[in-house]
Amino acid sequence: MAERPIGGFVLVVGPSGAGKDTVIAAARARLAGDPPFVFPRRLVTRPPSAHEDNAEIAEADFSRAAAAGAFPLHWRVHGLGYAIPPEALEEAARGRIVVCNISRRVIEAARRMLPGVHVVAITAAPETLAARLAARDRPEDGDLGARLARAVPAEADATVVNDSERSIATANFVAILLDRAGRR
Ligand SMILES: Nc1ncnc2c1ncn2[C@@H]1O[C@H](COP(=O)(O)OP(=O)(O)OP(=O)(O)O)[C@@H](O)[C@H]1O
Ligand SMILES: O=P(O)(O)OC[C@H]1O[C@H](OP(=O)(O)O)[C@H](O)[C@@H]1O
Repeated sequence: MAERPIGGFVLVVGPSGAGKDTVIAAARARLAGDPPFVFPRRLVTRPPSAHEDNAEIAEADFSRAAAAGAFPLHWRVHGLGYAIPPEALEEAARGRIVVCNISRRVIEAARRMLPGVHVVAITAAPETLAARLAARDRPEDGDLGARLARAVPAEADATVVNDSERSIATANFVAILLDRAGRR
């Protein structure tokens, strides 16, 4: 009998500036064209930018869809709405590994509502976070002090320390993804 594919979600969490988007983007480039892995565009109530190629959703549409239970997972933080798109759930059901960045506040909900959840925390020292956010200089970030002050407990299944070269954190994260796909 053929083995069932092991689909599920690898959800990336961590404080602002830890490098979640950076590590996900590098892994995506590394795994381009590798069939088990999907990197969905999140739905966010802000336009896409050089930092994230998200799909933009209007605030009213976000509220309506959230109330109707149309998102596999959604959350609000920094005055914005974020959601995992419905197609991501279909991809996981087809046996693919869906890789996405979420809020630390919805880890428990994700474990309840999504199949095959594996949470990966990206970390860096507090002074590194502060230096990175200052250098990133993203206008929509608002008050950097408030971003840095968001200390949210995060129960993760694995941790990737992103305190040195990006390539090291990327290699560690890619190893986790390959492992989830049964490729190690
Ligand atoms: N290993 C690294 N060395 C140097 N700079 C890094 C490293 N990793 C990420 N950065 C830089 O730090 C900044 C923050 O990274 P990134 O935007 O990926 O963080 P994030 O965790 O997604 O933050 P947020 O939650 O605010 O979106 C970016 O400008 C990025 O280029
Ligand atoms: O873990 P906490 O701090 O709750 O939230 C993390 C959320 O904030 C960040 O937003 P942005 O992409 O910087 O706007 C992440 O993408 C994630 O959605």
